[in-house]
Amino acid sequence: MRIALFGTSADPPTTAHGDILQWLSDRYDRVLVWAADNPFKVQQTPLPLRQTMLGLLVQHLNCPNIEHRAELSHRYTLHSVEAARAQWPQDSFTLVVGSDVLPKLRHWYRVEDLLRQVSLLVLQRPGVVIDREDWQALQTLCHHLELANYRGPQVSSTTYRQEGDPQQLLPAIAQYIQQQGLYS
Ligand SMILES: Nc1ncnc2c1ncn2[C@@H]1O[C@H](COP(=O)(O)OP(=O)(O)OP(=O)(O)O)[C@@H](O)[C@H]1O
Ligand SMILES: O=C(O)c1ccc[n+]([C@@H]2O[C@H](COP(=O)([O-])O)[C@@H](O)[C@H]2O)c1
Repeated sequence: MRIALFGTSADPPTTAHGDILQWLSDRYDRVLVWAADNPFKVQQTPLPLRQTMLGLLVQHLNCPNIEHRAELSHRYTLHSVEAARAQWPQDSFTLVVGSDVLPKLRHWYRVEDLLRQVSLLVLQRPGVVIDREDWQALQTLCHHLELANYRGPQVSSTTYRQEGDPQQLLPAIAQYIQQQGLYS
């Protein structure tokens, strides 16, 4: 079984996260998604609220092979991957990241150990040019590295936090944000 792993800050989850999950669900047997703290980011919304929002997104997508797996949440992706491998030891795993993550990826916790255990799939992000040196450095670390034939929409959690455009979110998530008084 081919399993895609997608960790996100989900602060908040946007229509881009939904688009990515749907795209992955057409190409992998299972797509496991979780919300986690990002050790490079400060002042994130409390994790339980982000997990609730991600749950709303996954529920809305209603795809049997997209699973919200909160038990995989960890600030270090190595631990998320090891937890997934322990649960499904027979399966092969692809870690999915957007191209904006590449400059920092080689500074992730025990990145060599991480990239030994997964294939890495990179999604192109509008406005992000992949640096040749970042790519070459990753090639030496990854046993399988692939640039996806996919370009995400021009949507980001940061833009939502700064501009508050509800069009970038699922209505149920916009409503939850309003109820909880988040990002105001
Ligand atoms: N529009 C997009 N296109 C391609 N990849 C994306 C897009 N949005 C998010 N991703 C990728 O999905 C993963 C989770 O993204 P994340 O939750 O940080 O969203 P974000 O919009 O980048 O948030 P922020 O703006 O707060 O950094 C990351 O690997 C990121 O690169
Ligand atoms: O393992 C690390 O060192 C590491 C460093 C930065 C980010 N991550 C993870 O990467 C995922 C995506 O983070 P983000 O903020 O880009 O959505 C999320 O699961 C984070 O926990 C993990």
